[in-house]
Amino acid sequence: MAQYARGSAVAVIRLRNPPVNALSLAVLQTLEDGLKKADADPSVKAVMICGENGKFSAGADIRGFSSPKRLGGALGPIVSLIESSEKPVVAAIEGVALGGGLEVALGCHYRIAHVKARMGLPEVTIGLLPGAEGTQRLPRLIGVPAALDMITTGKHIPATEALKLGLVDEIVEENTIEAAIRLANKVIGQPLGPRRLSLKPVPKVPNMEAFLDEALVKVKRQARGCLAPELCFQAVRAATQSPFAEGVRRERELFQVLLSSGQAQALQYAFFAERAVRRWATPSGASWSSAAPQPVRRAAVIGLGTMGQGIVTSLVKANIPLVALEQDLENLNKGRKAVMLLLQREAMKMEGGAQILDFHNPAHLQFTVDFDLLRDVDLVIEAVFENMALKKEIFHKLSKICKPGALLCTNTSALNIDEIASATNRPQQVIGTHFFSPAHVMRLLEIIYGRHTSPTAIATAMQLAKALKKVGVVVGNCFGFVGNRMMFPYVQQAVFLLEEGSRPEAVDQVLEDFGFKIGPFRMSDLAGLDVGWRSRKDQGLTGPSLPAGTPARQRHGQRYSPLPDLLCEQGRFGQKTARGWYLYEKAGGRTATPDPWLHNFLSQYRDTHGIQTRFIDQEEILERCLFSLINEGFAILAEGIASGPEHLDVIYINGYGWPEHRGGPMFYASTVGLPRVLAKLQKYSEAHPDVPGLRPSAFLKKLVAVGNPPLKEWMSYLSQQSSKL
Ligand SMILES: CCCCCCCCCCCCC[C@H](O)CC(=O)SCCNC(=O)CCNC(=O)[C@H](O)C(C)(C)COP(=O)(O)OP(=O)(O)OC[C@H]1O[C@@H](n2cnc3c(N)ncnc32)[C@H](O)[C@@H]1OP(=O)(O)O
Ligand SMILES: NC(=O)c1ccc[n+]([C@@H]2O[C@H](COP(=O)([O-])OP(=O)(O)OC[C@H]3O[C@@H](n4cnc5c(N)ncnc54)[C@H](O)[C@@H]3O)[C@@H](O)[C@H]2O)c1
Repeated sequence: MAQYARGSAVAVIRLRNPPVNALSLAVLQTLEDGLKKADADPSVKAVMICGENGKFSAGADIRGFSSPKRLGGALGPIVSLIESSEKPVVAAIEGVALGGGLEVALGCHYRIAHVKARMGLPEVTIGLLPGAEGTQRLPRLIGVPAALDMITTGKHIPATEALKLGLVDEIVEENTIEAAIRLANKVIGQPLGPRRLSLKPVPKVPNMEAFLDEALVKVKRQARGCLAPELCFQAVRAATQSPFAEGVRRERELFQVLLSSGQAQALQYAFFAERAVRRWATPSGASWSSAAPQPVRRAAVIGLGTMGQGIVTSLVKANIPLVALEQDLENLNKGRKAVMLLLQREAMKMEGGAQILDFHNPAHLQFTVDFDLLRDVDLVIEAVFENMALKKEIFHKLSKICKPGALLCTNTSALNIDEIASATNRPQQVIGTHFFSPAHVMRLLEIIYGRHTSPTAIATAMQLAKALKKVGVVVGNCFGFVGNRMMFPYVQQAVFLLEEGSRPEAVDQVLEDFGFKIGPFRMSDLAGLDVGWRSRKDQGLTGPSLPAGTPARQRHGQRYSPLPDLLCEQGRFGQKTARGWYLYEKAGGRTATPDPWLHNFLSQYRDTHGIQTRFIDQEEILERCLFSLINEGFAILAEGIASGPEHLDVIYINGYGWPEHRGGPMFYASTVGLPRVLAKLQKYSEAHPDVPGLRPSAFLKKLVAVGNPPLKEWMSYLSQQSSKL
């Protein structure tokens, strides 16, 4: 609701819809009523619009887009109504003014903001464009380049930047509402024409067409198949080409296209999924609502390799004092140098930089090889080599040294949390915190509870994720947890496709066209082929422990491809050795070129193993890779490893480069239709009976049998007993 109050010459309209004052139909109705009342009341000389509880408004109520006609009809005309008022209207912006919230403020004649407020038009991030005339007013106010940047990226800008851009007239450090009322009183009687943005011309840019052409190329490159950025661009371009009313018509048309595109639905699903996973629960009944986190005043990171360096950087950025520990001085110095470099780069990106991060102060960041310095930390994150014996040795040591309440976290990618916990005297305080590389950049934190992990430990890890500005997703303990477990069949299919006739560049192209940031082979070259090789050797799948006489392409009666092992045996570890699935310009190079050596190697391999080369089309590549990954997702749900499909989707979007506009793998499956996913898996499974990853999961079959219910109902078809946890 909005609330109307009139105590003086300035009427106050307060947008009120906790927690973020989203503009629902009810809010819009009272806003409209308030404006009309103020207009009709001769004692009212000016109007001030503000929000409730220190927030202006987060924009249109996203849940209302399921009834677009009613919402769509309402907001644009109300913004026009504000602008056309004969009495000055001032927006008092506190907290956030986003999307439709900022569009309301743009309709006002004056905008005053608190110094800590943030503003933006983030519609593009939920698959839309600003649909309440924002694409036409913003360029008129701050110019085309700045408006285009804000609208096509959806970024939030701080009030200080908004002031520099001319988006707000004033910023204040004290009471914004009082300042806005003062401003409203001051401007009573002043001409409003120059304050009406719809009447202003769009400021000229030298060679506008060339500027726009170049901007479009950039927008398209960054969009990777997502429609909204390009349509946002088109709406802004309309502002440069047509009068205001015409531009508004174009904006509405484009908004309608996006609303019915399916991508908007996927992105809005992803928005709410990310928030839903914060309300974690485990099959044993522990949950976010009853568990309280412990404070983390001081932390420690063990191992300063690839992951440890990023984790330390993340903790420093979150202002958590910490100790960083290595096994010896040589590795410590190497790690320290790398961490300092990362922190310097991060500081350069931040306003206030190095002073804010304060990483030169040993009270904030201390490097050591001495485990004794870990006595008083509240939380330890272990990031040493992926080796069970080493991890157990470290955890045993930690349980002897660390204070009783300290939480012991492991960054293992796949190992058994319970086995690691068994080396300690406090298994209830052992938990997996699986960061993704680069750890200071990637948003995902997979949080893995073991058999004995306490609800407090889970709550503390979730709180840590929040402090690090990451998305924490709580999952159960199994080999590879959720993300990597679903990744195994996907990568396996990609390699099988090479055996059967495809090439790395063909497979990568199909998956990158689908929207993945990077295809499986380029990803494998980036991560290093040796990582998986070591793990397969540890599992006895290759290397000296492989029993003599094991068939080259079979393990435990299932199909196995030795191709990645053979590449490693040739010293082809990917980017680090300048050779892997592709060729690179130098060791550590980033430019992947298809490698004739590899093509030749693949043909010889097929000849050796009597594999008939066949042409594999894009559809088969996509379906075998994606549907096997999705199939594993259904198995994970059935086992109770994750509490819902949203968890899997949030993991894939934030940790594995899954295109957000496709909503995550499980949402994607729901859009393809489960009967189709099942039919395809059945077809591929019949063709490859020795590949368990293609055998449809029982849960998928059940969902199809009960009539392909909507995603939000899937979990209701699982019986309690099916959970293996
Ligand atoms: C026939 C005619 C048709 C023609 C059509 C033509 C024209 C149509 C015109 C339509 C009008 C368009 C208007 C406008 O341009 C469109 C919009 O405004 S879309 C919304 C844009 N805003 C956003 O995307 C902001 C989203 N929110 C956030 O980024 C964050 O929530 C936040 C505001 C920065 C706050 O962050 P936090 O403090 O971390 O808090 P949470 O994120 O956890 O949020 C708390 C709680 O609030 C819920 N929520 C947040 N924003 C919204 C919202 N806009 N609508 C609904 N709900 C929202 C969030 O989900 C949390 O709740 P929970 O999920 O946990 O229950
Ligand atoms: N690299 C990735 O992409 C990635 C992603 C997620 C998780 N992980 C996991 O993170 C962990 C670390 O991986 P990484 O890639 O950073 O490895 P890495 O080889 O780059 O670094 C490991 C570091 O641990 C140090 N170390 C070894 N023994 C130690 C000891 N006893 N005490 C202190 N330090 C010791 C080593 O000196 C080395 O610097 C592994 O469990 C891995 O599976 C890796």
